[in-house]
Amino acid sequence: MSSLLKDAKRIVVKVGSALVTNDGRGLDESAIERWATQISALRALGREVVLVSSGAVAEGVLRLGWEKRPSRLYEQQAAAAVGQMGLVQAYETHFRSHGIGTAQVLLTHQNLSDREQYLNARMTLVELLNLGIVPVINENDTIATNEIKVGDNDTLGALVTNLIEADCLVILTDQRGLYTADPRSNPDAEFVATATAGDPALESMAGGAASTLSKGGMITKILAAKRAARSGAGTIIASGREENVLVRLAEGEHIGTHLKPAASKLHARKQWLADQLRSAGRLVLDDGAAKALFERNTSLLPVGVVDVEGEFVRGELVSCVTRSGVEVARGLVNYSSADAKRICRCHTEEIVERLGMIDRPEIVHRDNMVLVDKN
Ligand SMILES: Nc1ncnc2c1ncn2[C@@H]1O[C@H](COP(=O)(O)OP(=O)(O)O)[C@@H](O)[C@H]1O
Ligand SMILES: N[C@@H](CCC(=O)OP(=O)(O)O)C(=O)O
Repeated sequence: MSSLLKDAKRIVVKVGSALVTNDGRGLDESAIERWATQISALRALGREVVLVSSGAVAEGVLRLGWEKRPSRLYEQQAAAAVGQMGLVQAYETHFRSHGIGTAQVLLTHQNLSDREQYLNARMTLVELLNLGIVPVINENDTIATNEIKVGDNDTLGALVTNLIEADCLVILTDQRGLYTADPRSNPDAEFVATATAGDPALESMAGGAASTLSKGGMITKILAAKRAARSGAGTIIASGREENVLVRLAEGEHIGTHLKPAASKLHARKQWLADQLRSAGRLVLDDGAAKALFERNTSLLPVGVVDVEGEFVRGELVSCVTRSGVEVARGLVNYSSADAKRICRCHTEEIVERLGMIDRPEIVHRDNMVLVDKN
């Protein structure tokens, strides 16, 4: 099988603490320089890349002159705050030498579970990618108490993959990939080159973290692949010590463990939509629009919408109903309720007149819509 990265346009790359630090003793500048060079090469190939990088605590521990990673949460948080400065400074410097700007994005679990913050984070990240910037993401360790923590950057990488609907998550670590058992304690363990993300057999192969520096181990990588597959993304777990690994993967070489999603991106998105119980508002359709959705599987245009109910922001889930209130479809809306109200019954060319701009001609795109079963 050729690499899952070969045709991936939008990519999330996660590098673990071991790969950006000198065995946990501060940042490895030359390693960061190599990541910046490889990711710049991916950008030159037309790929969009979001980087999830660990290393803040390790760098903070060094800068504070401490012997080892502290056990108290507030000390770890202080170390993360100090170390994050060095981490983003190093990325900014090395990407800048390739003419690429970076942006720091610090997230917590809470940001991603709150609908409005989730949508804002998504729009900001997509905008940064449009601007040619490489977002450098880490957990906001300084404010993340146990209750609101993602906890490890493998999971954070998967959440970001879902958030921006990336095509592929690449988790780079200190092992070649997944083995049938932890290779550090089982010399007979066999390498797994390809598998399906979410296969329960993988979970029993994977163990925890090897060092005090890292958080997750292999199990969080396997669970991250399962989560990434929910939005149709494949996951590659590979060694970050492999020469030019990202570029070779993008060129189609099969390096590391490739975990394929069971469903395509479009199918996964439609399944996710179908599973959502709560919609933020309703678009009332005329008969022609309702018929077009069902018979021709078209997108919904503003001209077919006669009324807008409820308050919603762009990107939220709305219900599409007939005049008599029967739900025919649900989908992610391209306009806020305020704008939707102003453009209902409008032909495409009138949208600019009403709003001063046109974002998308359709109010709900067919790829972001599921029809509700007529029975
Ligand atoms: N089945 C397995 N296959 C490969 N590595 C495993 C497995 N089970 C546990 N591990 C351990 O997971 C470690 C990688 O995870 P971790 O130390 O958290 O790295 P990172 O900092 O890159 O996230 C490996 O060094 C290895 O010892
Ligand atoms: N947010 C922490 C990283 C936590 C983490 O998941 O580490 P790792 O298992 O090495 O990816 C830091 O920057 O130190």
